Amino acid sequence: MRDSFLGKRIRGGGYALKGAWLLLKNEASIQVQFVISIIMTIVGIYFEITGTEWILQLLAIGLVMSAEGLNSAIEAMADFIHPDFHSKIGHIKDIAAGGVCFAAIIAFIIGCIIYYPYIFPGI
Ligand SMILES: Nc1ncnc2c1ncn2[C@@H]1O[C@H](COP(=O)(O)OP(=O)(O)OP(=O)(O)O)[C@@H](O)[C@H]1O
Repeated sequence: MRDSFLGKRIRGGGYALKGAWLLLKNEASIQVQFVISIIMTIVGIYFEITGTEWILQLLAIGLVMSAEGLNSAIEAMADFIHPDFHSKIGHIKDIAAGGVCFAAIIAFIIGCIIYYPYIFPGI
């Protein structure tokens, strides 16, 4: 069972859950995004947003959390491979952070589209 296809997939899922827990426990950027996600969930419950809006909000949260997680992994790998200051490492970290920036801008726009009619009804 341990080395079977299913056993390997289950073990892989376990490593992934461990990674998600490590991100939440150790990475400040993920902790900030997690708190924002909880706040936005409370705001969604407060305004009783629709099912479609929940789906869009959850996708936006997932997009940003995933991008932040991958960015943290790239940062950790860059620091491991080359702990000293190097312009290439700086470039790699900058473009990884740029990926998060795209996700965050899109999530912000989705949030504005969802909540504008609730906050400013009739405008
Ligand atoms: N080893 C390095 N060589 C060159 N530039 C670096 C290096 N480490 C970081 N930088 C520059 O500093 C920026 C921020 O780096 P990094 O995200 O690792 O630090 P941080 O903001 O303190 O993040 P964290 O708190 O998550 O560790 C990078 O985008 C890059 O421009």
